[in-house]
Amino acid sequence: MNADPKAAARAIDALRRGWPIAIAGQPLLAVETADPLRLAAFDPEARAPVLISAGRAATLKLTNQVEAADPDAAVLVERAPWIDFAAATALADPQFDLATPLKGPFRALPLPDPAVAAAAIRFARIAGMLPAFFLGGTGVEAAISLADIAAHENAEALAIATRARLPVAGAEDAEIVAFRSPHAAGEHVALLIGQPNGQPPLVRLHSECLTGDVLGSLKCDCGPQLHAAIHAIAEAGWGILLYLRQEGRGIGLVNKLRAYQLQDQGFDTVDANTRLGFAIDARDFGVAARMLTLMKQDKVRLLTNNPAKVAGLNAAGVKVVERVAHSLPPNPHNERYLATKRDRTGHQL
Ligand SMILES: Nc1nc2c(ncn2[C@@H]2O[C@H](COP(=O)(O)OP(=O)(O)OP(=O)(O)O)[C@@H](O)[C@H]2O)c(=O)[nH]1
Ligand SMILES: [Zn+2]
Repeated sequence: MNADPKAAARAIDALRRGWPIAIAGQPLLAVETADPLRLAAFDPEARAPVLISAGRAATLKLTNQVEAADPDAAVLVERAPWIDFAAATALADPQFDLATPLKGPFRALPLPDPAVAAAAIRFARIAGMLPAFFLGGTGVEAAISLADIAAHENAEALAIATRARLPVAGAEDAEIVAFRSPHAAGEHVALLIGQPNGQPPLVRLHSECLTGDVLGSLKCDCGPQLHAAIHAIAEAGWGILLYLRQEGRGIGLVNKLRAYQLQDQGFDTVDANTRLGFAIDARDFGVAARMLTLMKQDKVRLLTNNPAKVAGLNAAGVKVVERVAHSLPPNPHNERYLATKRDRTGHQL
């Protein structure tokens, strides 16, 4: 693929700093990091429409003309004279939806290029930002192509960077293997526990959860699942824990914490993601399949309750020969989260 590895890094940096970028030649200013002065410099005539995700647009009851099935589909909102910077922020950020509901009227415009719009929505998620942009303006600081974004998302670019022995609590006979891609910053790791015995390894795909893994959050089951997985693999004698840098089911830490704030307002984990404009689960388990393939494992026993992980590995060529349930006792803070996993995302709990 003809991609420039520097382009994504520069564009993510620019987005975070509130500088305009161009995707395939279309200028975009992220709403989250803009301010009235930056917006005026980008779009002096105050005409730039606002690009938001279809999920967010549906939440705002703004349009139903896009395929709800595509989480990266986008909707372009005409810049009516009353849509100033504050109103655009309210379009982008669901934080105040309940306190100050948006009234409109809104009008959706045809997308100049749906592929670029969808790439912008995906790229906001990659940058860990709200998926909302002003579209069309001047002062672009970083340019990125559709091929650069695809390269950033391409698991095939991952390679083993290094490995070392790493005794851990619960598994002294363990080795850590780190993976890197020239296109993406996140470094995934695998913890190989025990010694290969000719059987498919017992494997756990663990998605990063800073709050659960490090701080001991009781809102989810990640911390206990992580430690129970290490113990289960050690007990089985041979297996691999993959620690995937897919915080918040792929939306990043800050967006996950935004989802938590919406959960404090009463929304469940599924609706919180949708209100923010993200897919319910934005993870790509092709990353895990690539890591297993690099470690020469094409058949696994998978510790999970999530059928999407089984399907994701099978689709990427790693055969799941057995699913091993991985449920831990609930606590009063995560009961609703676990019930939502069971009732709305098909977890087999
Ligand atoms: N967006 C979002 N992510 C969350 C929330 N709670 C936990 N997470 C993330 O969900 C991921 C945890 O998922 P996993 O335990 O790997 O997988 P799972 O889909 O629950 O499936 P299992 O294999 O059955 O545990 C981590 O990346 C967490 O940060 C939430 O409310 N919102
Ligand atoms: Zn968690």
